[in-house]
Amino acid sequence: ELVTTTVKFQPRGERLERVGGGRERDQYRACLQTVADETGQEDDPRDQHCLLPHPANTRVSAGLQCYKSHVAADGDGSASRGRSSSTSSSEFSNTNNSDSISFNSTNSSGSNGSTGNSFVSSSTHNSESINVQTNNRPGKKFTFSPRNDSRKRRIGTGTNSPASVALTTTTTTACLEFNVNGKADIGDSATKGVKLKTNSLSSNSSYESQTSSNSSNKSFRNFFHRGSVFSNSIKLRNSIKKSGKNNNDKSTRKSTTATTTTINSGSSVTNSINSNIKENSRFLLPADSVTNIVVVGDKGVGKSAISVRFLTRRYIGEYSSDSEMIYQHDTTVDHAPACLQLLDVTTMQTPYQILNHLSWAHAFVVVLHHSYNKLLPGHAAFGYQDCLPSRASCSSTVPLRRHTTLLLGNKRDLEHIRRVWTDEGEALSLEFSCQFYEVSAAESVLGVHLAFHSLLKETRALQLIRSLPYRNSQDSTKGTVSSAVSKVIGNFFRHVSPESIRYSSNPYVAHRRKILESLPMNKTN
Ligand SMILES: Nc1nc2c(ncn2[C@@H]2O[C@H](COP(=O)(O)OP(=O)(O)OP(=O)(O)O)[C@@H](O)[C@H]2O)c(=O)[nH]1
Repeated sequence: ELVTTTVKFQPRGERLERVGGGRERDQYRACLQTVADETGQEDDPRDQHCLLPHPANTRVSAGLQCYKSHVAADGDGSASRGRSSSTSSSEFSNTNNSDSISFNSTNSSGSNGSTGNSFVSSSTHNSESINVQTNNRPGKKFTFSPRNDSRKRRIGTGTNSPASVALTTTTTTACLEFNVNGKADIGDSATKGVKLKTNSLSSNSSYESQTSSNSSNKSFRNFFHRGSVFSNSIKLRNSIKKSGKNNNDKSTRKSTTATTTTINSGSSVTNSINSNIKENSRFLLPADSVTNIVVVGDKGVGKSAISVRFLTRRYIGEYSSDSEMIYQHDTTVDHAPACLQLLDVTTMQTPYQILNHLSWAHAFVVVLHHSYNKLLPGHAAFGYQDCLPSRASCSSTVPLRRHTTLLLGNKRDLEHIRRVWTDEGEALSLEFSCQFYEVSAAESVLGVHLAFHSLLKETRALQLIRSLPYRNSQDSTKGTVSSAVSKVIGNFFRHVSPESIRYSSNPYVAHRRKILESLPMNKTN
């Protein structure tokens, strides 16, 4: 059986060389076929080649020495150079001076027909490293074309529909990992300081089996991220919906969490923020407190586009509708670090999921679409009414409300099909005491950023207030927002009577007493 997983790897634009022959001919045919596919050329079955380094390229590019060891799926293969390989595996590695690029390709089709091939690649270039893993079925192609320029790196597309793909790229200041099932579409990961990761559980066997069972009629579109100006680190988790199972299934969540890593980029900005924080720590939420935000809305209103725009500053047109995404994102709110988790839900939610979200979330972003005939009270239509605070619930006589809400009118750029006007949105937000913004995820990051940060400020203030000791009393005026706020303020600006200072044994008060007594006014007295 031929190895049909295909890789076209072109660091710094080198071309792949066709050399080889003999026993390896048949084994490497598929690789050449794919190259031929991509270049539009016919593969000549009589002229089978494997990939080996081209001496000239090695020097020029400082990066392409290609060792290939490969054994066909039938176990009748041999290693041509470099590393050993077991049956059903194929490996490419490129090393030159401090640069090294390596590919590992594993073909498991011999033993596991449903999974097909898997291809693993890793590349290290100076201080960078790139790892790629793909699992794709025979006959499909996968292209990986990194440019070894840390400022502009493009990772090509994999179009292996019933496949799973995992990419990992690491640089000294940047790190990204990418796992995608099905269509991988990765654009520029661009600037240094990129921190990104998405996981599609490709390492999770239960997930993989689920994928292979239903991926034939599904194409996942995933996305890639650029480092956010606003954040020091981004953690992303992508949990793909399991067919017939609850998305919030604990084990699914657990496995995604386990494969998630955080990438931090240390910077002077971070340090100065940190020192600020120390000084003002009593005004802040505990460092480990997370703000959970759920993004809800009707189908196609742009929930995913908005979420990704906020997290990555990028706009990507197409997303999978049937996957629920949880993103973890570190940002700063009022110069203090804030960790948030953003849940981009699918439109169809079971009551159980809705309840879960209501208990999990601190804030909701309700995305609306201006082209609707009627501006719905957002998630009310989907069972999220409880997170819409009515005016009454914000009065001072009821206990502190639990959620903050942001109404976000999206697709502002589609003015010509607008049917709901800004003042209607504002009226709705007044009715429900929410914030209201009109944005266009497609056109600009600014509006989205402002809206989210405004929500974050409000939410974290509420979280702070809620974290204060809460007095449970029959008196309905106690324990309200206003009493909690005045308590906070009172702590900072407490009036201290001269008597209490005079007779207090507190060292701090004693110090103040000394100062008071030393004042000329007191001396004359
Ligand atoms: N013109 C325009 N199109 C947008 C905007 N935001 C999103 N879209 C498009 O609207 C479509 C739906 O966007 P998604 O982000 O997938 O919407 P969603 O609410 O997550 O969709 P579901 O997951 O299916 O519920 C996509 O084709 C986007 O490109 C915007 O601001 N302007």
